[in-house]
Amino acid sequence: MTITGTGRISDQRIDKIVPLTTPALLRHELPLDETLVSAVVEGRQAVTRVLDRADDRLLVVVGPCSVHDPAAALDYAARLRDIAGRLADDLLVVMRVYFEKPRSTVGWKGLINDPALDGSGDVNTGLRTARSLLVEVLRMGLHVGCEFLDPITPQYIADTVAWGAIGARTVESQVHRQLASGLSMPIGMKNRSDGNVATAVDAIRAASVPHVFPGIDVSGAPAIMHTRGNTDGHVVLRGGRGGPNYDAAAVADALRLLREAGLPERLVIDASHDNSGKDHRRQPLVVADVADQLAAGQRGIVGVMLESFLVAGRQELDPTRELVYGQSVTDACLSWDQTEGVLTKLADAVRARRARRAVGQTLA
Ligand SMILES: O=C[C@H](O)[C@H](O)COP(=O)(O)O
Ligand SMILES: C=C(OP(=O)(O)O)C(=O)O
Repeated sequence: MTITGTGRISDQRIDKIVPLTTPALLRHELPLDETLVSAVVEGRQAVTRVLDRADDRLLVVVGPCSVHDPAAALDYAARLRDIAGRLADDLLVVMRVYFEKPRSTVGWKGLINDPALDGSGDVNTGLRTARSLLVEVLRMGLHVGCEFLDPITPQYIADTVAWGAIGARTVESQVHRQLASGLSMPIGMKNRSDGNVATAVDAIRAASVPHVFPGIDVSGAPAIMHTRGNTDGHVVLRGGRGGPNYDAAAVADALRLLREAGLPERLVIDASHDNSGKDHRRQPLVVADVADQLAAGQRGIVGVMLESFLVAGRQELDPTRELVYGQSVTDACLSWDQTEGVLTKLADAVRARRARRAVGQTLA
């Protein structure tokens, strides 16, 4: 549609505008039944209880860096569901089902933006594929975690999500803090990509209060959103350009920043990204250090994030070659076997922390 008289001054750099399906239509096509609604509510409540330390388990957000092949993601989900069940006394597992990739410069922006992986940008198919996969993963009995990058997409998928993230590149953005203030699930705020943690603490404070801002409603119409504020914010330490921030000293620094801001002293450690230098082989080393901190009684660490898929490492998106099934096309991931080992180690550490606390309580 052209507004009369604006032909030479508007849309000078827009190539084409394609209609987008509405959130209401997509949610009508791919609804959550009552069982799934209850599962999402229970998932969010379970995450909140871990964050509040009313539950002494460890939240583990684990899964591929990005979903590019729904079949492989479901294959992964089936394995994760089994081990999540086996370790459920110690770990609250949430599957990373990430569809939106923030890029440092340019690169594939994720399955919602480009489901065909070829730059054709069929967002309608991307949203449908993403929601359909989310519903399947919920049906399998797993909780789901996503990063929210585009301020419009939550209306299409957020009803399925138990844990959300605001990423390192957007944690300073007012738009994303406002968005977080209205999201229905707990939100992890990553430290900034240069390593600054204070910005994530600021983000938690900003998102915890009500905001008013323009958005879209479920019918897709422009709407003024009046949010209530999200009090389930927490920091995610992911390292930064200067190096990692998962060790005991970095954890103590981050907890101090939270304390000084009058916020709950709790955080999640991302074993990937700049905590591993994006080398998947370093994630188990990060986990070993975190496990030692847990076993030593550190209660400020309430969760861990892992990037893991079926096959170790990563591959380039190369249209001339067939992709390796179950291997990341964004950041390098742990293999399935490595993931099992790492999850078992974390469960052991949680048991050690629990035992230590029980002894402390007995002595007291
Ligand atoms: O998690 C994935 C990546 O780290 C993030 O999308 C940034 O990737 P890039 O620096 O390769 O663009
Ligand atoms: C992009 C991600 O992380 P970060 O924002 O920490 O780079 C991610 O977890 O996929």
